[in-house]
Order: sequence, then C-alpha cells, then structure tokens
Amino acid sequence: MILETKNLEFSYPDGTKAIDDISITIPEGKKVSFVGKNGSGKSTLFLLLNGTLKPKSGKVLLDGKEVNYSASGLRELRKKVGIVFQNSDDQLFAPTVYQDIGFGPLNLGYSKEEVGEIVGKMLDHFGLQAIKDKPPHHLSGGQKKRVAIAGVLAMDPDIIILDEPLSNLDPVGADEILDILNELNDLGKTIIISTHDVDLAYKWSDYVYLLADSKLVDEGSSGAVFSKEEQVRNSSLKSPFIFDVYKELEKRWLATGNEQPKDIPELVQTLRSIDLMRVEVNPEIKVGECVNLGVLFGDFTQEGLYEAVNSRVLFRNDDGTAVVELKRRVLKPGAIYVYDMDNFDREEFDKIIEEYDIDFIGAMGKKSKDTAESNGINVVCNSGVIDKSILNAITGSRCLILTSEGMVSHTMKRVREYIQNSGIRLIFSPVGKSAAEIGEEQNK
Ligand SMILES: Nc1ncnc2c1ncn2[C@@H]1O[C@H](COP(=O)(O)OP(=O)(O)OP(=O)(O)O)[C@@H](O)[C@H]1O
Repeated sequence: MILETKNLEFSYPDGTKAIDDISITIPEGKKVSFVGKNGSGKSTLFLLLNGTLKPKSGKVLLDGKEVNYSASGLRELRKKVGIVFQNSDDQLFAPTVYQDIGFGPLNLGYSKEEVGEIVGKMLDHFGLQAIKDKPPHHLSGGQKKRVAIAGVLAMDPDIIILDEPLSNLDPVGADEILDILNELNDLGKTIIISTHDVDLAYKWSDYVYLLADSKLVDEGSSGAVFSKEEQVRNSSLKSPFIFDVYKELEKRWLATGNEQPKDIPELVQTLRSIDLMRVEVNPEIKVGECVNLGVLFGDFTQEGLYEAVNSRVLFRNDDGTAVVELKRRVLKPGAIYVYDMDNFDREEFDKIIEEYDIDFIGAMGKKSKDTAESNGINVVCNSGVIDKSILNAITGSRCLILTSEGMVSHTMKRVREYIQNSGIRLIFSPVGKSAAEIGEEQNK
C-alpha cells in the first residue's frame, strides 16, 4: 500500500498556509518520521494523508489512485490509513474502552461476534482487559494512548500514522508504545510518526522527512538527514545526542571514523581497541587498579586466547566480578536468550535460569512485565531491554529477555541483526517450550 502526495497545498480558513507544495512517496513497510519544529505543518499533513482535511490543490494518492472524498471513498481510505491523534482525548469518545475499540470494526459492518473477537484480541494485546469497562476519560495518559492505538489497529490498517505518539508518556510507557510500533512494523505495516524528539527520530526511523515553515526541506535515511548539521540547526532542531557524543570521541581518536551509530550498542562498536571482559577478581582490588590474569582460555574464552596483563579494573559488581580492560580484541562471549512468556511455565523457567546461568533478566512488553511481576520474577530491566541486554552480553553477561506475541520475533530479529553487523560472537537463542516454534518462525 503506497501513500503519496503530489504538489500538496493547504491553507486554513484564516489564511494560514500550513502545507506548501509537498510531494512525497512514503516508503512502504518502513518506519517513517516527520520531524520539524512547532507549527511546521506535521499535524496538518497527517490530517491530509487520511482525508480528514481536503487539499486546496495537489493530490493525495493511495496505491496510485487519487483519494475520493465521498463518504464511501473516505471510509475506504481510513480503513487502510489509520491515524492516532496527538491528544488521545480528541480520539476517544465512547462510554467504555471496549466500545471505543469496537467502534471502527462495527462501523465497517462486522457482526457483533466478529467485533467481540477483534476487541478481545486488542484488549489482550495491549494489556487492557482489566480496564475494558472503564470510561476512557478516566484513564491515565499512557492507558489512553494504548486504547487509541488499539482502536485504530482494530480496523487493521496497512499504514498507521501517529502524531507525537510518545508525548506525555513516562519513559517506560513510551518504550512500551515503541515496542508495539516495532512489532507492527515487523508484521509488515508502514508506521509514520511525527516528533520533535531528534534522538527518537534518528534512532528509530528508516526514513525521515524534515519539514520547516510548511515546506519539505529534506528527506532520506535518518543518518543522511541528521548528518547535515547546518540544515538541522536552521530548522530549529538539534543534532541527536548520540551523534554529538560520537563526534567528540572520534575527534579524540577514541572511535573509528565515518560511522553513524544509532544507539549505545552501535556506539560501543565504534570504540577503538579497548576491549572489556567480565571476570572474577580478588575482592580487595578496587576500580582503577590493575590485575594480572595472565592468559585466559578454556571456559573463559571460546574463541581463542586473551592476554590480560596489567588489565585495569573499570567497574566492580557486587557479586565479586569486575569488568576489566583487555589487550586483545577478543571478548568472552556472553549470551542472550529469548523466552516467550505466552507459554510461561514456572518449573521450566526456574530450570532455564539455573541451567543457563542467567545473571540479567529484562522484560519487554506489558504482558511479559505483568506475568513476570505476578510470578515474583526479579526483572532488572524493563525499558530499552534489547540494547541493555546486548551491552551486558558483550561484557560477558548471560541475559534472558522475556517477551511475548509478535515481540518475540522482533527481538530475535534485532539481536540477530546486531550480531551480524557487529561481527561480535554472542551465544543467542530462543529457550523454553516454544523455542522450536520461534526458531522455525525465524527461518521463514
Ligand atoms: N485550525 C487551524 N486554524 C488556523 N491555523 C491553524 C490551524 N491548525 C493549525 N494551524 C496553523 O498551521 C500551521 C501548521 O500547524 P501544524 O499543527 O500542522 O504544525 P505541527 O508541525 O504539527 O506543529 P506541532 O509540532 O506544534 O504539533 C501553524 O502555523 C498553525 O498555527
């Protein structure tokens, strides 16, 4: 499903020109961000893309066909292009969460049973079962946002537009919404967001549009758009934080040149030959002191020999282990295991923790977090879980990521991509009852 605009123009009745000659072709199946300062035209463009506003001149096209602004034409467009407004209160109006989510499918002519099935699935997926009978206006900001997204997804659109989807959410709530968007994208949906958050746009997007003063200033991969510093500055935006950190490291010859790290694991990969390892050291040795571990092999190193002579202790853990500097660019492989919480089995889970010697557990997605919490599992990380697991694994930790439903395959994909791109050897595998199934899914 390809969404395009050609020479789009729009002015509000008071004469404000909000969209000035914008021609774009949204890349299908990608994660797309529109960035631009306040008032640059993002929300107006989104309302034009799903037919809520009609252009003054120019066209919006879906799969090459110009949008038909009749009632049936608009219904057809909105079934394919769903929009989640910036302010959830503009979107939620039914007396209960259940009815709100069911409104779209009911309008599309589904039977009561079919609507029940769709809504049930959404409530489960978004962890909303417990509040299904509540009036939406009694919910927290994060809950409202989840209901609004669920309501749009209930229509199963191919393209989902979200205006500032993370505004007003706490960090963990924002991460949950991002997990959902990533999962939807993995399922083949095109996801379009607007944001002022350059860090988010840079890290998350496959493709970025930069707007300023109602015009399209630039478009391209997020690396390409954000590397033009002057243009970013002139558009009243900042360069992404990780970009600035990388540039400072590079200037000091601490990082390799001409890279575009998007997240902390990628930034770590640019660092020049200071290698780290997690080892057990004498409790008297403090951070900053050196240890002589000699040559490490066997259990420690599955890939070859390490020379750890006069290795500086960089960090001490409470459990007697420490992170030390190494001379050679070979790391003790840590591990990332992925467990599907939809098939949670206490006995199996405890066995995995023991057998795989897990020392770091992260939970992704509302459902996994809830299941972990209700079973008294000590989750040490519930935000940015994939990145943190990678960072821990490359310093020798054995990590278990708890996740569920579509996020399992997203997690597998992300970690696999990291391993492939970095060339770092990590033990990586799904574990537990559904492991065979997950493994198979990955091969498809
Ligand atoms: N209903 C309206 N009537 C008149 N002018 C409007 C209306 N809505 C928006 N505008 C104007 O249109 C321009 C584009 O606004 P728009 O809301 O599309 O920008 P935006 O990039 O989404 O901003 P923000 O980042 O603040 O959400 C602004 O100059 C704004 O003042």
